[in-house]
Amino acid sequence: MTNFLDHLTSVPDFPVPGVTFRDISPLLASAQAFADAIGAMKELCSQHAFSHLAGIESRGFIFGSALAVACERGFVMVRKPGKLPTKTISESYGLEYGSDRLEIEEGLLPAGASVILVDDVLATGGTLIATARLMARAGATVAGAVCLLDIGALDGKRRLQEAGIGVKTLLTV
Ligand SMILES: O=P(O)(O)OC[C@H]1O[C@H](OP(=O)(O)OP(=O)(O)O)[C@H](O)[C@@H]1O
Ligand SMILES: Nc1ncnc2[nH]cnc12
Repeated sequence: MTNFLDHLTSVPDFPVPGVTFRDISPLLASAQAFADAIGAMKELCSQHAFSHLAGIESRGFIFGSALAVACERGFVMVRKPGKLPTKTISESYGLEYGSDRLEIEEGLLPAGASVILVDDVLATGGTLIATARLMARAGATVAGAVCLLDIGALDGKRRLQEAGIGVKTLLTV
C-alpha cells in the first residue's frame, strides 16, 4: 500500500511568506498513489450513509469526482464565485492565506439529500464550515467530511467538531 506522505511535497513561503504549502501534484501524477488514495478515501466514506458527494473547487473536485464514481453517488460542484450559470446560494469564508466565497446551484439537491463534503487539505476548516452552511441552506444534511490531509497545527479538526461536522482524513502532518 502506498505511503501517501512520500508523494506530497512541502513548499515554503507559498503562496505567501510564512505558509508551508502541501503540494498534492506528485500524488496525482502517480497512478498507483492516486488510485490507492481514492480507495482509502472510499473506505472512509463507506462509514456513512449518504446520497451525494460535494467537492470544493478546485482541488476538491479531483478527489470528490473520482470518489463519486467509485461510490456510485451523485457529485455536487461547490464553486468559487461567478462560475455557476443558475441562481446560487453563496457563503463567504476565511483561509490560511486570504478569504473567498463559495457557491452551489439553488435547487440542485433533492429533498432528503445527505452529503459527504470532500477536499484535499483540511487547514483552518473555514472552507468546509462554509460548505456545510451552504448544504444546510440547500436543505441537505451533512453526513460528514473526508479529506486527504489534515494540517494539524491549524486546528481545523477541532473547529469542525465544534460546528458538528465529523471529519476523517487519510493523513495528518
Ligand atoms: O481548511 P481551510 O483553511 O479552509 O483550507 C483548505 C482549503 O484551501 C485549499 O483551497 P484553495 O482555496 O487554496 O483553492 P484551490 O483548491 O483552488 O487551490 C484547499 O484545497 C482547501 O479547499
Ligand atoms: N498549507 C496549505 N497547503 C496546501 N493547501 C492548503 N490549503 C490551505 N492551507 C494549505
